[in-house]
Amino acid sequence: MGIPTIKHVRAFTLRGGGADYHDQADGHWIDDHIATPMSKYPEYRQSRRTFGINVLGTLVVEIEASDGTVGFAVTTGGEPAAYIVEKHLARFLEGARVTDIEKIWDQMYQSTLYYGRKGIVINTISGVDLALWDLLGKIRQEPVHQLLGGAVRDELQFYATGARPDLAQKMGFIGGKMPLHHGPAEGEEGLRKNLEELATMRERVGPDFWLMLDCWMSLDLNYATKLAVGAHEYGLKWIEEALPPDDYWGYAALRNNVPKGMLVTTGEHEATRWGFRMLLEMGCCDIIQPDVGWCGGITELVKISALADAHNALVIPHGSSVYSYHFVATRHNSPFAEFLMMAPKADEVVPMFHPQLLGEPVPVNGRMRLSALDQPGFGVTLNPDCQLHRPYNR
Ligand SMILES: C[C@H](O)[C@H](O)CC(=O)C(=O)O
Ligand SMILES: [Mg+2]
Repeated sequence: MGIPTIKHVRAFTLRGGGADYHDQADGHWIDDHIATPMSKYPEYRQSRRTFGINVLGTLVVEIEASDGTVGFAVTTGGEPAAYIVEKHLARFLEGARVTDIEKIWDQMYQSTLYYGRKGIVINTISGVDLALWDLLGKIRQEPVHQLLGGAVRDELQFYATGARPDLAQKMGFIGGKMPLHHGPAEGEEGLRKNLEELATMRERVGPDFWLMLDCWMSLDLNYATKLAVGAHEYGLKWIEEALPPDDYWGYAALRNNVPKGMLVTTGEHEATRWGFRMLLEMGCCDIIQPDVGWCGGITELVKISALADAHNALVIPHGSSVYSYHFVATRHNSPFAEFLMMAPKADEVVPMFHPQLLGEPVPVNGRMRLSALDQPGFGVTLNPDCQLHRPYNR
């Protein structure tokens, strides 16, 4: 029997959490006065949704093969991404063999260079790429981690991101990453409050539990340096995404400025091997954090990861649920993974892309057995209760 070909590509949008994990209702820790590049405007300081952090929503890409098998993936991108899939990228898939993943990636990337390279276009390419891997896994009846060359460990270990590292510790995670709440516009008082929050959390979790701060691109070099120096006495393990993603020079300087032993991490808003090459060659960070749904998908992440390995940098993907789990299982330089606490009070473990996927595994005692990832493809299905909308039906 020949290799199946791709018959049809469809793009849908979906609201309410899931792959656009900032698309949450009122009262969620993820939208509670978190420092951002927009915090200098007081009217956009309290809620990230006020400046439009959830404006895109989720993109669902579905790819149907000639043998009737359907692969799919979700990422952030919503309606503009659906337009790009249906009006532009679908032409490179329909009629191609399901194994043509490398060629399709190249055609998607090269053909969008004149308006793409990063941001929503790469999110979209990532979504298509992940759906292709899901399809291939389903056709071959193998989980994606096996298609990638096989797992290097039987169990994944997780740190938790959320407002309550103290609760994450009780749930068995190896560390807790908190959002930074006050940016430079809130002055010395804000800096003091940031350090007090860290000190309180250190008090609660004891000396050995990892504590990290996620600054979501909100700081400048001077503030980030002061924060890192002040946080050292509370054993801050890493300072994350302190500066805007384009400030490679600032990151290189920050890495020199932080106290010895403290790590600098970034990359969740970086994309492709070329973006990560800048971070790695300029010595910007110790850990890169590509988001599998935003950096170019699995096809590109394999290349990014090899580059990082040669620079002695760890690859700890940002969020991205099953797409990250299947990848992390296969890499020596990804010794642990992130789990984003999506419960509104960060007080229980719920699937990261809840409610959009069914069969989405979660860590138990901060760990996940490889056997939780043994279903074909990425091992998840779309929740039929979620309302799909196809804005650019062909
Ligand atoms: C908590 C952060 O502001 C953001 O919402 C998530 C993130 O950057 C991360 O998980 O890393
Ligand atoms: Mg982050």
